[in-house]
Amino acid sequence: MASPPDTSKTTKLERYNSYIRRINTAKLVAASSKLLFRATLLIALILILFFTLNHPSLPDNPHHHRNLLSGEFFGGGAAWEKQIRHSSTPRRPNGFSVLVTGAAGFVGSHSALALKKRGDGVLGLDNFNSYYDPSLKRARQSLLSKHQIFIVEADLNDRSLLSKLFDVVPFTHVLHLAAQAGVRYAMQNPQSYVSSNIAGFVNLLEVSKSANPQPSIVWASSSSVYGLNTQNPFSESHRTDRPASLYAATKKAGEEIAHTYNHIYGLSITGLRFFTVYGPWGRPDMAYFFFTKDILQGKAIAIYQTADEKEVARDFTYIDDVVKGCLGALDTAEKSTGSGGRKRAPAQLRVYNLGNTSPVPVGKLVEILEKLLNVKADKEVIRMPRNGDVPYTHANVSLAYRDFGYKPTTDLATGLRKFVKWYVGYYGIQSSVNKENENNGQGLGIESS
Ligand SMILES: O=C(O)[C@H]1O[C@H](OP(=O)(O)OP(=O)(O)OC[C@H]2O[C@@H](n3ccc(=O)[nH]c3=O)[C@H](O)[C@@H]2O)[C@H](O)[C@@H](O)[C@H]1O
Repeated sequence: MASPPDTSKTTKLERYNSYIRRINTAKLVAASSKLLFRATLLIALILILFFTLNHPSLPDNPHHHRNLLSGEFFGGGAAWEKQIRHSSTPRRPNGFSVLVTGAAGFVGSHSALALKKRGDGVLGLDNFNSYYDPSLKRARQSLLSKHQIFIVEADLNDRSLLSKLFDVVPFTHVLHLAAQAGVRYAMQNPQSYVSSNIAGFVNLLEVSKSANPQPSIVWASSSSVYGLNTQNPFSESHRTDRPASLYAATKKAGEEIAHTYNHIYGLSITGLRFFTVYGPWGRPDMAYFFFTKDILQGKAIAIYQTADEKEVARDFTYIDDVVKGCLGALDTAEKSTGSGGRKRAPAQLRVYNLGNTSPVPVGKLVEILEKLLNVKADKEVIRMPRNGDVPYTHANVSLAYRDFGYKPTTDLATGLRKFVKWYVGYYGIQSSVNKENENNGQGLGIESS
C-alpha cells in the first residue's frame, strides 16, 4: 500500500507564505494611512490658505477684496457692498447714479463733489498711482469722504472688480476721467499711456456694454488731439489725425474706440476735449502748478518759445467751467440703446471742446503768478524741446454752448488767484497779505516758508 504523501513541508511553506502576506498587508495599510494622513493635512493647509487670502468680508479695508492667489475679484462682503450702494444712491428725484473714474484726480474730485452736492449718487474709482504725489490724491479722497463719496481703490484694467461694481449698482452714467495724463511724460513712460488710456478704456467699455442697464458714458479726451492742426480756433470738425505726442495719440485712439463701442453695442458716449485745465487741487505736473512752487522756492523756470521765436500759448480753462461742462454733458447724454451686450437702436455719439476761448502766452501766465506771489521769477526763455508739446491751443466751444449751454466765465488772472490762495493754504506757506496789492486786487504777498 502506498504511503500518504508527506505534506508537512508544503503546509509549513503555506503557513510561512500566509505569515509574510499578513505582514505585507499590515505594512501596506500602515503606509496607506500615513499617505492619507499627509494628503489630508496638505489639503487642509491649502484650504486654510485659500480662505485666509479670500476672506470675503473685511469691509473696512478696501484692499481686501481680491483673491491674492489669482488676482480675481471675489466680492468685498456685505458691508463693503452697502458702502458702495450708499455712495451711489441719488438723493434727488430722478437723480443719477454715477461711477466717476479717476475720482481722486483733479477734475474727478471736483466733478464728484459737484454731482454729490446737487443730489446725484457718486461712486469713485481710482488706483492712486504715483505719477504725482499720491498724498494729494489721498487729501482729495478725504474731502470726498466727508461728503459721503466712497472711492474704490482699483485699476481700470481689473475686469472682475469693475463687473462686480456694475452687479452691485445699476449705474445710469459713467464719468470716465481716469487716465495717464501729461504730454511730456509720454516720452519717459509710453507704456503707462497704453495701459490706462487704451487698455483701461477698452476694459471699462467692455464691462459697460455688458451691464444691464448699460450706462451712458462721458469721458475725458483732450485738446491735444488737434496736434499739428493749424486752423484756428480749433473746432470739432477740424483734422485730428496728426497727434504730436503719444498722449495725444492715445486720446485720439480713445475717440475711435468710442465710435466702435457706440456702433456695435449701442453705448451712448460723449468725449470732452479738455483745454489745459487748471485751478485749486490741481495737478503738480502741470506748468502753472510747478511754476508756482519753483517761483516760491527761488528756482529757475523755463518758458518755452517756438522755433520761429513765437510765444507758446494755451487756452487755459478754469476747473469750475470744466466741471459745468462735464455736468452739462451728463445731463444731455441720451440713454444707451443696448442690453445684454446687444445694440437695439442707434445711440448717441458726441465730442465737444471744453476750452476758455481765449489763449494766453505762457510768459503772461508767469507774469500773473509773479504779481499774485509778489515774487520775481527767475525766468529763462528757451526753445521748446521736441517733447510732444504743440505751440498753441484755442477752443471754439460753440457746439458745447449750443447743446448744453457751456460758457466759460473765469479769466486766467481770476482763476490763478483762486489757485494761489488754495496753494498757500494747502501747503501751509506763510502769507502776509500785502494790503496794497490786495486792495488793488493784485497780489497775495506770499512769503515762502
Ligand atoms: O489740454 C490738454 O489736453 C492737455 O493739457 C495739459 O497739457 P499742457 O497744455 O501741455 O499743459 P502744461 O503741461 O501745464 O503746459 C502749459 C504750457 O506751458 C508750457 N511749458 C511747460 C513746461 C515748461 O517747463 N515750460 C513751459 O513753457 C507748455 O509748452 C504749455 O504751452 C495737460 O497736462 C494734459 O494732460 C492735457 O490734458
